[in-house]
Amino acid sequence: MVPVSAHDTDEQPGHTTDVARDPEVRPDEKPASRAPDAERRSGPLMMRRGKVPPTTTDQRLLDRGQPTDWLHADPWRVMRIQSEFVEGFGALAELGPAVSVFGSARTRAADPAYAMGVEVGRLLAEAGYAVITGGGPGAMEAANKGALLGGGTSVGLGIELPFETGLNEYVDLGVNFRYFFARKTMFLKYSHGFIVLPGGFGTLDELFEAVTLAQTRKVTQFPVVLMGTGYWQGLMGWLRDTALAGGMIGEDDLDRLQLTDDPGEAVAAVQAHEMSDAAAEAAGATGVERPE
Ligand SMILES: C/C(=C\CNc1ncnc2c1ncn2[C@@H]1O[C@H](COP(=O)(O)O)[C@@H](O)[C@H]1O)CO
Repeated sequence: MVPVSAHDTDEQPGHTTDVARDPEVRPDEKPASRAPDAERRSGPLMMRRGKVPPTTTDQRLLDRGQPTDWLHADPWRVMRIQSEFVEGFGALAELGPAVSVFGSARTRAADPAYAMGVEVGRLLAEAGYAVITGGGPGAMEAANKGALLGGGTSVGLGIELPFETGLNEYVDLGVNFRYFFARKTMFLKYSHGFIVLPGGFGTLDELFEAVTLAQTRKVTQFPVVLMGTGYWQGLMGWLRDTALAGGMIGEDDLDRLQLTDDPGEAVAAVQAHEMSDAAAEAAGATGVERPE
């Protein structure tokens, strides 16, 4: 008899036409042996006679002639997604206090927002924070450059895009992701605060992801500082006059966003928040976990 439980094995013992039904076994393969005394062990399984597959698991693993459609199937994608989390957690777990700086990939070096990004990166590094960016060009590059100038850890979480740009030259620790959602988890899990420079859809997406998780208390309350009053005032006005006035957000949601042009003030806001967190912890307040 063949045991019913088939955990941790890719053998398919439950079928009488098992050889043909095993997705790993090519239909043209003949059974290894149908001899009455044939027997195969595979992990916890024991197979005899017609249940013996024609090849071993190792042979199938090493066989170069197999079809490759599984490469594009969801179960395989799940493995790749899992590996992104494993690599990301492995690379960042011991980073120490870090702040994410978001901002446009299109900011040019001559733009005042670029200089602001460099200064913010530098001051964060000098204050002991690792600087995490998307690792791309523009504002991301500026913040990474500043982190390097300030003698801090300069991290880039890159993303595979159709128009490949690669990690900017100021990234010292880079992790490249295929999936936006895995990458976003890293920003949120390892950041003690967010500083947001002028940006487009990507920046807005990252900003509102952070704010939503704070609003729904999925993460510890962290500071979100918008840098560039001229750039953000329109959005802030709309949030206040339309979203808040319409009851779609609360006063405290709006208060979560701080606005400044001064890099020193932005970094001080992160530090002040850390200190109030530490004081609350000392007083025994229970925080909300960062995302697992
Ligand atoms: C557009 C160009 C390159 C894009 N390369 C990027 N590399 C890494 N991260 C990126 C890139 N583009 C967007 N991001 C992420 O979104 C935010 C910026 O998006 P925005 O729409 O430009 O505001 C940024 O924080 C990244 O995390 C070639 O110029």
